[in-house]
This record gives sequence, C-alpha cells and structure tokens, in this order.
Amino acid sequence: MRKPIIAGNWKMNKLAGEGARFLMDLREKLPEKDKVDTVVCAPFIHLPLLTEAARDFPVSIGAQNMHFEDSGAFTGEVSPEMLKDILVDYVVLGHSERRELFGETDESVNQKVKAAFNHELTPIVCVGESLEQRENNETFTFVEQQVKNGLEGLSEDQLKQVVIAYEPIWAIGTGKTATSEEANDVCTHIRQVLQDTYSKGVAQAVRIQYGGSVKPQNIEELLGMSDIDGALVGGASLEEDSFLKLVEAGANA
Ligand SMILES: O=C(CO)COP(=O)(O)O
Repeated sequence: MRKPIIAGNWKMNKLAGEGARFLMDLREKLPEKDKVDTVVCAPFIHLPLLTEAARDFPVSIGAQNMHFEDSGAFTGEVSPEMLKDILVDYVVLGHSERRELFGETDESVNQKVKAAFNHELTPIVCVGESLEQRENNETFTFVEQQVKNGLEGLSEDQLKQVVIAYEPIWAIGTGKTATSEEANDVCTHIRQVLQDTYSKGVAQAVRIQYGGSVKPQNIEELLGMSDIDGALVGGASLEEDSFLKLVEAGANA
C-alpha cells in the first residue's frame, strides 16, 4: 500500500507571516502522519519560519526548486545543503513553470534529483505534456522520456523514494482538470515505464501524484483511481479550508 501524499505548491504567493499563520491555524486539524503525508511547498524566503512552525505537527515543508551544487558562485541560487540545514524535507523539481519560464531541462532536473538524494531531500519530480502534445497523441512518449531522463542513474533504493507529479500543462491554473480516467491513464503508463525500466518493486513503491486544477470537489474521484496516490495542488492549497479538505481526502483514501 502506498501512503497518499498531498502537497500544496504555493508558487510565488503569500507573505511569510501569512504562511506561518496558515500553518498555525491548521495545527490541531491535520490528520496524523500514518494516514497521509502532508507537504507545503513554499517560496525559499518563508522556509525557515515554516519549518520552525511545523516542528511539532504532521506537516512537512518543501522547496519549489534548488540548485544542484552544494555551494559556489551561483548568484541568486539556493543549494540542497542549505535546504537540509533548515530542516526542509521535500523539493519540487522540474515544475512545468520552471521548465517553460526558467529554462529547466530533463538534464538539469536529473542533476537536481541526484543532489536531493545526496542531502536526504525527497524529490517531487514533475512531468506533463502541453495541449499541443496531447492533441498530437504524444503524451505517453513525451512523459515517458521525461521520467526516464529525470530519474537516470538513481539506485533502486532511491527510485523507490521518488514522488512523481503528473501535471498536464493544459490543466494547470486553467480550471480544466483532466478527467480522472485521463489522469489515471498517464499515471498507469508511468508506472509501467518504471516497471519496464527498473523493476516491479520500484513501480509498486513510487508514489504518483496528479496535479492540475485539483480541488475539494474532484480530489476524491482522482484519489480513487488505481494509479493516483496523491495530488500536487496550486490554487486550492492557498486557502486553509480547501487545503484541509484535500488533506482529509488523502487521509481517507
Ligand atoms: O501547478 C500546479 C501544482 O504544482 C497545479 O496548479 P493548480 O492547482 O492551480 O492548477
């Protein structure tokens, strides 16, 4: 059994105080860690405050990106070592916004995934096709390539800990969710790729999230699908009430 994982991706939203208040308000309400992994991925500058605020209750804190080097002349960047130092547990890598707007490639994602494991950070590796690719029936081959390239060179043990987020670009922030069947078909394909490329053990262990206009109204159906183990949520993770409902759906899945 794979434990559900619900991760909020705040993107470039909230001021630090708002973020800390958000966590404090959810303090007594979040389900226990044995039922669901709850993760909040916040802007770098909020992370120290949030890891401190989250210390005694069942939520983990994630970053939304990082560099792959530990230190050096990389102006404006943040390293995996720095994230671990302030008790960050997860890092989102290869989000489509970073690929599209900031030049991330499968190769840089792969370097970052390896660096994450060097510092005991759990990577949430994002993959997903554009509308054009979907319409050209290229979804499976494109996503397959992203998965293989992003995870290249990892050990079996590391592979089992990876979280993959399947986020079709056309469904992000558009209100246009993939149907549960469409989402699950791609997640099933990803699991098959993991089995064919690595092993059945890896394929069964890896948790695959769906992301793209997930909200309290559609999460239960998505989590009910055979190969969807959680959600990576943008807009609906910004409000306490809706985030809590998403996490509760994860705990009950
Ligand atoms: O990009 C996303 C999460 O990483 C999805 O964003 P929305 O939930 O706002 O569509």
